[in-house]
Amino acid sequence: MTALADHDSIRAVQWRGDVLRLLDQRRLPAEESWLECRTAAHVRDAIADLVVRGAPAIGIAAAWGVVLAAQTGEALTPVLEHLRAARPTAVNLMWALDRMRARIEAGADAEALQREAQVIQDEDLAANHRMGALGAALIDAGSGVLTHCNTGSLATAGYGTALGVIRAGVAEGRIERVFAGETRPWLQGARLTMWELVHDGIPAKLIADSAAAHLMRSGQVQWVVIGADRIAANGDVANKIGSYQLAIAARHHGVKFMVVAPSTTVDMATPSGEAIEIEMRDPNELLSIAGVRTVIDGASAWNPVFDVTPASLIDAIVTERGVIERPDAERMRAMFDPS
Ligand SMILES: CSC[C@H]1O[C@H](OP(=O)(O)O)[C@H](O)[C@@H]1O
Repeated sequence: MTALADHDSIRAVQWRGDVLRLLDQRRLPAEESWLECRTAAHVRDAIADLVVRGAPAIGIAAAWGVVLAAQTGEALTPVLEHLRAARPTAVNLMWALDRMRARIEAGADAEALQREAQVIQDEDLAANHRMGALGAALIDAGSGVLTHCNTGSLATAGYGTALGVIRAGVAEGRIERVFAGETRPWLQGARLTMWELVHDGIPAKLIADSAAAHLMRSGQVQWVVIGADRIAANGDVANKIGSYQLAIAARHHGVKFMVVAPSTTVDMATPSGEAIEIEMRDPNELLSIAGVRTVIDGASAWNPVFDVTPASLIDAIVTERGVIERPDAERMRAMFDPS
């Protein structure tokens, strides 16, 4: 398979000097519509409501939210706290805001903060291309891969993390079969990853989340390749709900398990996955699809939207700094905290 389109043409987060344009991911693939944020509060709401989502993308959007506040002379400390509280699991949000806070405390004005936000965005794009090459190199020619949720241009500054590895692996002729899990309940895989893959001309098959173990047993996939929202100091990984059971099934079937994330997703201050806060979202996201209720009135639901995969079930963590095979606390420290 050869990719036909320009991978970098999808830009979900667009800075326009005094307004942040966000591709409204709640409406894809049916509608490509844009939300214009002119205040930090608009950006905070867009992150909380999943207009923009994906760990790196929400950090980048929050950084631009700080710029909007600085341009209008808002008090920045409450703005930082308001943006930080938008979603709890993806550490990229906190990392980006800490980086902006450091610049504010160093006396940066709106112009300097705008330059910082642009650097954060540009660094993420560069990291994605480097991770694409590093991750693809782990995949033998003729392989099939399964991915989960959306980790592409919609979730990052462009190109993607796990989906970047898939783009690179297809372009290099290493990956012959691509499967994407629908990713209930928000359907990031069905609605977003398939949209990106069709946009790029990369043939892929959507599967029901419940078909994943059967697919692995069929021998059509050699790798599961996913993103991350927070990687703890011992290599445990918080990612979209359903990742953990993919890792269990993959280990059972001898399928390798790769996590792809920029170093801005690594949180060496969090010792293990047990300490990662898992976002709980509105149960109604489970009780209806596309606004159509699918469950009898009076029913309730439990809707954690992330889970934790222990490092012991992960074969490789790929970041722009390099690959950690069979991650553990010592190997994480060697790469991220060598002091
Ligand atoms: C490169 S995106 C990382 C991560 O973010 C997604 O979560 P959400 O769609 O709720 O923001 C998913 O867990 C991806 O793997």
